[in-house]
Amino acid sequence: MIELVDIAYVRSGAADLAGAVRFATEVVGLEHVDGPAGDTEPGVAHLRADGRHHCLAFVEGASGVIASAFTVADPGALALAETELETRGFTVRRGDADEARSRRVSEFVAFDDPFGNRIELVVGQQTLARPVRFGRGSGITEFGHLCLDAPDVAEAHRFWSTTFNVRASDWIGDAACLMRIDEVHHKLAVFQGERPGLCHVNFQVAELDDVFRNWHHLQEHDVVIEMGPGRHPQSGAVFLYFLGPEGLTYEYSYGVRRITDEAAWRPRYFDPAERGSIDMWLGPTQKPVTQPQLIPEGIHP
Ligand SMILES: O=C/C=C/C(C(=O)O)=C(/O)C(=O)O
Ligand SMILES: [Fe+2]
Repeated sequence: MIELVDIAYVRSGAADLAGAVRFATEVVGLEHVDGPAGDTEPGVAHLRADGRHHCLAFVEGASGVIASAFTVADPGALALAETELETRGFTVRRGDADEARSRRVSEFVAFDDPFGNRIELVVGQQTLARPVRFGRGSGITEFGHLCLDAPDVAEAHRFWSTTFNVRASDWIGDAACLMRIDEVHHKLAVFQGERPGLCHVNFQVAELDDVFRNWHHLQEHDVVIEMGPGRHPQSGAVFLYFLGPEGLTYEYSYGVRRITDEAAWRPRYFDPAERGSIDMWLGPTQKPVTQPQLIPEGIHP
């Protein structure tokens, strides 16, 4: 069993790097770490939401998710994870020094999950001591979760829960499984989708008011609101999904549940056909929850 400590980052291709960065900073509110004074790396932009050096990296090239990353405790744990994955039949690749530098980690390994989602396990993710210089006052407090797509959610849960210390917190029929690696209700979710891909990235905000202020801000800037504001019955969080450039869906949310009594929690099963199973406020949910940012053909060697 491989112990994940936290989510680390999402790395994504951007055909229009400057446009993706502009949206992430001016609309979403993230910090562009490699500003004029930063140690810039041509063709790569790092976006920050919390203590992590970055939680989103855009790499100039074809649009679409490149990898989703999780931290493990230390180099020993990474070596064990590498062996464990190989024993289970996965092809695991060690990142080289330049790749690790670009990710601001000391070491990492990469493999594809059974559906083709590229996953990276990292150690030594760089922390920045200085406060985040948010691009806008959107109230972001942290990178909250990442959500993948897979054609078979039950099978995806089986993979994640038997390979890693990942537990199901709640199910939405066979449409989604929300999973935790610590007290937070979910830091990883898998939604049913025809192809592997990234469903969305989530940023927690400090106050309920931030969700609504951001909603107005997004509307004023003609951003496509995919769903919300609404309230998920699973985590109890008030949410707002919106579409950024390069097909990347972002989510702001406030008030995610923490599961503090691990032994007492039993996953619940919601029926996706029940009105209110996605949004307790019964807002329109015609827009599919999943508009995955697909993995471009041939991106993985
Ligand atoms: O469709 C249900 C989504 C649930 C949640 C939640 O309970 O917070 C999400 O964040 C999500 O996966 O988007
Ligand atoms: Fe979410």
